[in-house]
Amino acid sequence: MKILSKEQIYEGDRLTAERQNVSSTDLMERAGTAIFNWMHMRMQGAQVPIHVFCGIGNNGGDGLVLARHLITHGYNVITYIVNCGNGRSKDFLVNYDRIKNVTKDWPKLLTCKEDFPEIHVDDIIVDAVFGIGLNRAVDPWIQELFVHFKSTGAFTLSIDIPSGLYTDKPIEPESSAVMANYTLSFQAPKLIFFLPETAEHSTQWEVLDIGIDRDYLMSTETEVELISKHEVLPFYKRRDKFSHKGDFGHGLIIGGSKGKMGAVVLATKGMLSAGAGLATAYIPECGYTVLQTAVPEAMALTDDGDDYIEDLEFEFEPTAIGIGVGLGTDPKTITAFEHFLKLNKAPLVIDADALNILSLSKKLLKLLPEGSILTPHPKELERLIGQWDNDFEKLDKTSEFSSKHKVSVVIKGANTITVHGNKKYVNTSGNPGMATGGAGDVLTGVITGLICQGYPPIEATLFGVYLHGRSADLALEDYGYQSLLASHIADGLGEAFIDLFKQPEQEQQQEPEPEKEAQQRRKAKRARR
Ligand SMILES: NC(=O)C1=CN([C@@H]2O[C@H](COP(=O)(O)OP(=O)(O)OC[C@H]3O[C@@H](n4cnc5c(N)ncnc54)[C@H](O)[C@@H]3O)[C@@H](O)[C@H]2O)[C@@H](O)CC1
Ligand SMILES: [K+]
Repeated sequence: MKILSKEQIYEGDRLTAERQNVSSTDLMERAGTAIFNWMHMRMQGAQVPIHVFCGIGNNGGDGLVLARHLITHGYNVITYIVNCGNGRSKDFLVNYDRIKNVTKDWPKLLTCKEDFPEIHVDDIIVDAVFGIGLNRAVDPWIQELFVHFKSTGAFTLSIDIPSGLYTDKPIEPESSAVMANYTLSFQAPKLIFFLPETAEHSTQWEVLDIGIDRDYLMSTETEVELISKHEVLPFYKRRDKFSHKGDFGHGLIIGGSKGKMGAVVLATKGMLSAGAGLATAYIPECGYTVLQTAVPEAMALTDDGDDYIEDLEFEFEPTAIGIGVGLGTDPKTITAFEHFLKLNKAPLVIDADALNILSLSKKLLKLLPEGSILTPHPKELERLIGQWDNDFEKLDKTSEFSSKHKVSVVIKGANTITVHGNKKYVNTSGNPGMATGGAGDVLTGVITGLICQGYPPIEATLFGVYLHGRSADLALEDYGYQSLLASHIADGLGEAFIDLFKQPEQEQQQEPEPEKEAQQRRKAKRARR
């Protein structure tokens, strides 16, 4: 799913009005009605007080449309205008008139703190103060209003985005934006729903279709894309009946040092589970028995070094190489790594200590083959690209790094983001159970295993990141967040592949709720027994 920029959203609105021969007021009517339908379906006329706070732009206009429909359907509605300036938008004014036609309780004007209404914890707040048009710091009294929302403990539903958040830059201070319980966003989710600094403002979200022109949505190239089953399914390569292991590549995992051999075991398992035809692990001597015992399907090549890799020489041409897991940063390993990079021709997936070595010796970046995949967690990323002040700067710097060195960078974390030049791909699978040692090693193996089978590196990465997270989501059913281990992710990869062809994608994108999903699956499983 595409994540449009603010400018693209405005352009989509404009083109839709033009091509469908509707006015912007009609579009606002659609938007407000979509929100109303969503609420009406869930509330079924319940008389809970609903406080609708409207700004004076089009987001406020959406709020007025919603309030009008709620009123005409007999809901208990109190409407407020957060009077934050003079520039009332045309469609706001149209709907300001329309609401006055359906009720004698005209919207209450709020201009300062003293006007704040009392809100009970069981009431509902609808936040239609600012949408994507926020273009300057929020007035202190309105910031206080947002704090007031939160202090009431009432359920807060934000329209389009939580008010006070910019779509393309950070906010300061944090309290200047609404903390929504739920956000109903028009047509496409916003990038801020996925970034660590802003995601908590909209923990749950959903996209409502307001009929933006299909051609425009299809043909518009966006900088950011959301990756879910729908996006990765077309990557899937079917297996021919007469295929043999030679068709699926020979992957090599290079890594390991004394006490860190498990990392290689996990990566090798991940690579095999992703479908590599043959797997070899290149490890220091001390890892030989560990590897051969833990992964009987894999071959082992040992380095001359006992406890860590010192030479890094082998005599076959792997289809793809995953390097760095458990590698260590001994000076001899660093020299061997440099030597290896000078000779290597295979596509690379670079992780963990191989990334740390690159950070220590940045000149080595020049030796990376074009299209290499780097899979840093945030600390490793910081060593590579330097510090950042906020999530937007982090993405910009990573894009710059990616373009400069012609590599793709997988920023691991909740909503892993793969940066490929100017493009950013936000993954939707995965859960906090993955915050466990070794999960990243498995990912390195999975991506390497997919490249082995002929997936272009960027597709292998997006697909691998998705499958890895999905495997962890499915494993929650048996292990929950706390007991999920990296090896469960490798073991469950098959289920993630099978799951690609199960149940159609949900119509509306929603923040995945793996714990809830796992509960439902557990229930279904019990019922089957
Ligand atoms: N453009 C369209 O046709 C549609 C727009 N929609 C809604 O319109 C929203 C965007 O509307 P707008 O562009 O009017 O902008 P908003 O309503 O998001 O922005 C607030 C308005 O207040 C002003 N403003 C910005 N920052 C401010 C601040 N800190 N303090 C006080 N005033 C400030 C802006 O100049 C703008 O006029 C979307 O988020 C969505 O909710 C929907 O109705 C769907 C159709
Ligand atoms: K809003």
